[in-house]
Amino acid sequence: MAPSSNSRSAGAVLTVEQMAAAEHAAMVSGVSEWELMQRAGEGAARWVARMSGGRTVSVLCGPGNNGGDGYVIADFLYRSGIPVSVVAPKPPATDTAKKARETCVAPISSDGFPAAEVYVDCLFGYGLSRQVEGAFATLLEHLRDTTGYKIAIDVPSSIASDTGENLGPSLYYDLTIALGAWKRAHFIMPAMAGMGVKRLVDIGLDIAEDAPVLSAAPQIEPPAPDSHKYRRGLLAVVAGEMPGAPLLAAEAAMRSGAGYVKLLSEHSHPDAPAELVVEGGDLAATLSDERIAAVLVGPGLGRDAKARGKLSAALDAGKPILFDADALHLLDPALIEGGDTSQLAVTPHEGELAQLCAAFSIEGESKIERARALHEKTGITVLAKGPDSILVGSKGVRFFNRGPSWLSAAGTGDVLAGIAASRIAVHGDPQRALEEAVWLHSEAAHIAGPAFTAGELARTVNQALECFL
Ligand SMILES: NC(=O)C1=CN([C@@H]2O[C@H](COP(=O)(O)OP(=O)(O)OC[C@H]3O[C@@H](n4cnc5c(N)ncnc54)[C@H](OP(=O)(O)O)[C@@H]3O)[C@@H](O)[C@H]2O)[C@@H](O)CC1
Ligand SMILES: Nc1ncnc2c1ncn2[C@@H]1O[C@H](COP(=O)(O)OP(=O)(O)O)[C@@H](O)[C@H]1O
Ligand SMILES: [K+]
Repeated sequence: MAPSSNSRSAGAVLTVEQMAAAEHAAMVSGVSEWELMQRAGEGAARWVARMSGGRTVSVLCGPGNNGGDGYVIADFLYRSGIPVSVVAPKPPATDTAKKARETCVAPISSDGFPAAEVYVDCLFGYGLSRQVEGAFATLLEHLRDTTGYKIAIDVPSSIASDTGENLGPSLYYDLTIALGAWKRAHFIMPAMAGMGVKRLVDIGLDIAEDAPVLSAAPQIEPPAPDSHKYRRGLLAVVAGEMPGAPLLAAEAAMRSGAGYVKLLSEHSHPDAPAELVVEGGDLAATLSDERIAAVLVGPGLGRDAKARGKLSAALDAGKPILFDADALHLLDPALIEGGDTSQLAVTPHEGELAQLCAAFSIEGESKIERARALHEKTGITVLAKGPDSILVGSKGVRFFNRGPSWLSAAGTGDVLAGIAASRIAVHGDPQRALEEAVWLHSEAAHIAGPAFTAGELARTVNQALECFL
């Protein structure tokens, strides 16, 4: 019953089509659908047993294989001596689910909503194809209104797996147990916000290595014993019209690993910390310093002709560049033409992504499609940030767990940009840097506690670094 040892499903985030293909491949290789359902159901049942701790359990079963999993779970719990019953408004429609129901020894009813302390939702999984109505909707409304502990099996039953769209009563779960691989909905807003703690049950699927994956915590190297400030990375932050944003970014960058951070500005910055070198003069000449390992341009830049000139100067320097904020409103195909875009990265929020897509004539139905198309068309590494950040670069697509919602404060994007640019200055790999930045930003927010300011967040990043050393 144990999954095969060559399972490569850990971390993959799949569409329904990819999931069905992986299951089909397993069956072609000789593992029956029944066997897969046993692995999925038993794996999930072990979690349910652990979480229920002897409390009464009710399993809601739908007509497809998600319902089939439900019968396997109920059977396992019943045989383990846990008080469990099943509600199934409709009989199973697939052969495998029928077999699961036939072998289930737990009591089954077709109507009502039994009082229980723990509820396991197996009405629909990734096969949900339309609005949930009738008896199924009524069950989900009851579930929404109970105070019991709620567990979703594979995906919550009113959530469309690929889009995260809500196709029925919207409710919050305490635990969501994904089967075989993560689905996109697990990491897309608003769906991911209602799933509670998420766990993955391995059922031994062999999944293509280039599939999108859930980002794993980075391992950050301390400076080498023979490091000096330049070898650790010199980051140039290009300032513009508004002084606050680049200062915030620089504050974060100084605490993210770069050995030296300079603010390139024609203004004086009396509020700048003593450790931050502020340098005026001709930007193109300053950026020609070969010791500069990376450039950050965009926070507080402005969007006028002068700002565009600075963007141009940064690009002409031929160094790795992170573009954020105002720079994302200025970037266009003409600016990057002929350059090495593999060293360029962007960190747009939804609005900035829309702006970039317009500038580069890109269409896409969802955030992931738009981010992927932007990367494919330009070669630029893209972090489409937000509560559900998605990173697309030459190493593929990365999804992330949600960071603290306290990050929804003005200036936190400048902090993220500072962290990411600092990491680029350290090792020169934009995708790795952006992935590290999302983790550091999120961890810094945990450390900063509630209602922090962007400045406080920036000054917490070095403590966050400690978690990844
Ligand atoms: N395949 C495998 O190897 C494994 C799969 N596994 C499990 O199977 C799940 C996927 O199973 P699935 O494809 O059978 O789909 P599922 O989510 O149960 O629902 C489809 C059923 O519901 C129906 N239906 C849809 N929408 C509806 C609506 N709004 N209102 C009413 N009915 C609606 C639809 O009927 P139809 O559209 O034909 O009318 C069909 O009968 C997956 O999430 C995982 O839990 C694991 O056991 C591991 C092995
Ligand atoms: N609700 C939220 N939950 C988690 N992270 C969030 C949330 N809202 C915003 N963030 C994060 O906070 C940052 C906000 O950046 P941005 O929108 O550029 O703000 P600003 O322009 O004010 O700096 C991004 O890194 C984003 O991922
Ligand atoms: K479900």
